[in-house]
Amino acid sequence: MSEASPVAVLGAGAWGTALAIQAARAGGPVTLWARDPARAAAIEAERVNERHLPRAVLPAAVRVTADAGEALHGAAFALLVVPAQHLRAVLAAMPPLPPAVVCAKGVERGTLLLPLEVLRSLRPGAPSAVLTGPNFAHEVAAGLPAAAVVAGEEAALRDAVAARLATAAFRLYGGDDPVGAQVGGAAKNVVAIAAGAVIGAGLGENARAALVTRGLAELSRLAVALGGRAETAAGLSGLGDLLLTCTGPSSRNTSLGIALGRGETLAMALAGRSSVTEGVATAPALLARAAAAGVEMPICAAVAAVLAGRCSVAEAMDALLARPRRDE
Ligand SMILES: NC(=O)c1ccc[n+]([C@@H]2O[C@H](COP(=O)([O-])OP(=O)(O)OC[C@H]3O[C@@H](n4cnc5c(N)ncnc54)[C@H](O)[C@@H]3O)[C@@H](O)[C@H]2O)c1
Ligand SMILES: O=P(O)(O)OC[C@H](O)CO
Repeated sequence: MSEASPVAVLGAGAWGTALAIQAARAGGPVTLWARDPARAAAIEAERVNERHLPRAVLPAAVRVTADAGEALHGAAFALLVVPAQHLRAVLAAMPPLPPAVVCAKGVERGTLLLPLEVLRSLRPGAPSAVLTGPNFAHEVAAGLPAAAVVAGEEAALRDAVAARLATAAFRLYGGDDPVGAQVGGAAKNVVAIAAGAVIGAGLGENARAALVTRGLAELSRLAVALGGRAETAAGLSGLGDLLLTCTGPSSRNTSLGIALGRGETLAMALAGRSSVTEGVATAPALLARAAAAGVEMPICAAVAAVLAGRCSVAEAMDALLARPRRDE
């Protein structure tokens, strides 16, 4: 795989569009697959994804298509940038894939699988990796400095992906713990809802710092229970993404939490959103996966309870504070 190899990006949301721009900036042709033919044609003609990433212009090296076969033709690898709850359906309708890199952050409802596990359940034995970390799409698209991790068992694949996508401003680290990296990416979306909720409810920044720190402890425990490593949780995919996602309303998960904290119902908070807020579907799925692994995740449980309308943010916080005292 050379640095100028063609790359296919499947999914033309904000992150898929930003990654297509980044892959073109790094050099070489890119095809961006959008599932809606009309939208694909509009992005291709206007060179802007008005719906999901309105301020970023697509370089000439990016071709947009709704034809998956055309998008994948000759690609050295594919970036799968479809939301976690839609990954299975999109993959099921895809022709054979080249090596694939999953970029979604979540846990699938029902099966309780992480995104790479979904891919492997449909395409057993396919070379695969994950790309994750603290990355807001609009900043990566703008070429602002950022770092992420490409994690997978196959060193050759993760090195090739990192070499093909990296630029001076986009620093890619390799990692051999895709489980730990995915647990971080999925759980940070849930913890971000908690972080936003306490801010929205006026419970203060001390409360947010406590939740984010103890949220890191929760995701670290789950990563280890699922076969990952605790130090992965302290890296870009865990602590790094918590720092980015939990600190302000630029995050969709945090902004949803803020709305819930202000007293909105989930339906009110989601109304009018055209972008995905992964923590909503992931919270109960993550909790069920943790329970099956014998791991307690009280903060994620509190988020799931608030999302389900079983308690208010203040009540959830009171319940967390009333838990038996323990050592850190
Ligand atoms: N936006 C970011 O800054 C960012 C950064 C890193 C990772 N991610 C992750 O990338 C993934 C994609 O998020 P995004 O921000 O690009 O999405 P988005 O909110 O910008 O767009 C929604 C996407 O979902 C797709 N979609 C909606 N309904 C669908 C369906 N029924 N079947 C198939 N696809 C459907 C849309 O086509 C679109 O691509 C998520 O897992 C997210 O957590 C996002
Ligand atoms: O806007 P969010 O909360 O979906 O977060 C986007 C990215 O995952 C941040 O790394």
